[in-house]
Amino acid sequence: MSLVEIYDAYDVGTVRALEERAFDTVGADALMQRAAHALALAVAREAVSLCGGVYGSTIIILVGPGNNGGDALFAGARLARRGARVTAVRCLGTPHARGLAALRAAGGRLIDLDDLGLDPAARIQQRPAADIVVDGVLGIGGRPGLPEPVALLARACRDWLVTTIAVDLPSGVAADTGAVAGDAFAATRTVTFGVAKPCHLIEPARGRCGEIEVVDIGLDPAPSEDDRAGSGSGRWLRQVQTDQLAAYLPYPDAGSDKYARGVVGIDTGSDTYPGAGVLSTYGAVHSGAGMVRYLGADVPRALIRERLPNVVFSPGRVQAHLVGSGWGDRPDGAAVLARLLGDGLPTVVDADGLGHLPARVPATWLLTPHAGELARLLGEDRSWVTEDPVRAVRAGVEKTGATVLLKGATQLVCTPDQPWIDVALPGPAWTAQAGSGDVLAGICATLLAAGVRTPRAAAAAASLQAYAAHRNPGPVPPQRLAELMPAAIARLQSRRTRQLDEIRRSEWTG
Ligand SMILES: NC(=O)C1=CN([C@@H]2O[C@H](COP(=O)(O)OP(=O)(O)OC[C@H]3O[C@@H](n4cnc5c(N)ncnc54)[C@H](OP(=O)(O)O)[C@@H]3O)[C@@H](O)[C@H]2O)[C@@H](O)CC1
Ligand SMILES: Nc1ncnc2c1ncn2[C@@H]1O[C@H](COP(=O)(O)OP(=O)(O)O)[C@@H](O)[C@H]1O
Ligand SMILES: [K+]
Repeated sequence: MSLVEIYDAYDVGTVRALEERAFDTVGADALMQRAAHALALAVAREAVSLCGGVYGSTIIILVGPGNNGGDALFAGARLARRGARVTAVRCLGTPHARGLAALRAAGGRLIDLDDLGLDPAARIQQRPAADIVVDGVLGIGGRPGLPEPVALLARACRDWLVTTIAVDLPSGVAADTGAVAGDAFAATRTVTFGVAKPCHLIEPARGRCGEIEVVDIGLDPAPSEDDRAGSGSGRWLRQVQTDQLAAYLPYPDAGSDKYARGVVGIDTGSDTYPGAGVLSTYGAVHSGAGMVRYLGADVPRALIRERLPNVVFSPGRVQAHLVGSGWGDRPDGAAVLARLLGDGLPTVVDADGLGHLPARVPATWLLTPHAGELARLLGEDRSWVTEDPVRAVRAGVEKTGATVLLKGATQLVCTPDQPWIDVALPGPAWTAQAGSGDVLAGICATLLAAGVRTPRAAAAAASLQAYAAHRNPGPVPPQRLAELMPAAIARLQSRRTRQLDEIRRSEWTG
């Protein structure tokens, strides 16, 4: 059994299709035993680090009515055989019969949730008396939200920072959307089986998963088109990895000049909101544009002239446009966008520009809304976007024809005719500040001007900003973070050089 790097995630329907195929070849029991084995190993590792060993450790197994509880009970049996004191707690419905029999045969016992003595009226609950809690209440068959008093127990574990290992996913989160309605468990570690699910990549559920381990239990890790189609929603998410980011960025070579590296034309900011013009230009300049032409309003123009002497202010040829950030209420917005449409160049439309879009635009155009802006574009409430961001970003693409980068804690890139959705590297929450989006729009435009394909440019730009922010933690203002981008790019370039050296070496050695 090997660990696989978290990379692709599929919806529950697709996972069920994979499961069916594996049942036919390996059998349902074998799958559950493999899951239980991997889970027991993860709990044992935690017991070794917390208690010095499995023997004598106190483990509570929370069980619901389904196979998620079955996995947890069989894992509990394995741990009990190694000398752990294992108590299963019946949280919902009737526990998996064979799992419970195995646990009892190994010396474990079952109690009811009521026996834990949680008091709904108490402001502070007692600490659940365990070194480790295993959350096997609900898995991929779970509906989001937890009934009380399971929710009370989830809060108690969270408040007391009890080491919690989630089986497949933290109970209470929505597997397919990443939404967390009401209470959910907050795991220290999540052990998931075969492939990751959307909740492992999308906030706020992602933040409830802790460290994520995807263990190979014999499911096909690459679902076919039929597997995906059968699920109805066919969600396929691909998490950008740092190595990919390093490979996606454009690096100049000896043959490069400023034009070959790409000229960005920027019309952002306004006399009312000049900062957006300055920040998007900072983003473009510091992510490696060959040249930046700023073509926006007078006040931002004067500020940029003072701060960035390398920016030019005359119209001329460009390889990509950036418009919209900080426009405010711009009367000629629609005319500007209509003119750019005629140019046929890749174009980033951010913020206020999104209110002036032509009915259809090409997929080389990149829209960069946050949740509120996407909601407005779609005529929906903001909550419609946040409760299912994958559905929303797809709707944005369908409505406009463009590539859409939905910004926020999880940044999703969706483009027409590509079955998966890219998930950018996640950034630290410090990046959630006014101006981050402006800088990001500038980075997107630079990558487009360098000739990077639109969806890849969007995923790389968002990932690059997150990567730079991780390397410079704390409340770094967006303009300063832009200035730290060159060092981040240099690190990624070294990483890319090492990757290429390794590829060459492995080709050389056969
Ligand atoms: N995929 C694989 O290959 C493998 C999967 N495996 C494991 O199986 C797990 C999936 O098992 P599962 O299908 O039995 O579903 P699971 O989540 O345990 O429980 C569903 C039950 O809970 C109930 N219920 C739901 N929501 C509720 C709520 N909010 N409040 C109250 N009740 C609620 C629901 O009731 P119903 O919807 O029927 O009313 C139903 O009775 C998976 O996560 C993994 O751990 C492994 O063994 C190895 C191979
Ligand atoms: N929870 C979060 N964690 C990390 N980064 C975030 C989070 N929320 C927002 N961001 C960052 O903020 C950006 C969104 O900025 P946006 O709201 O468009 O700002 P502005 O329009 O003021 O520039 C995202 O692209 C992302 O970089
Ligand atoms: K669970």
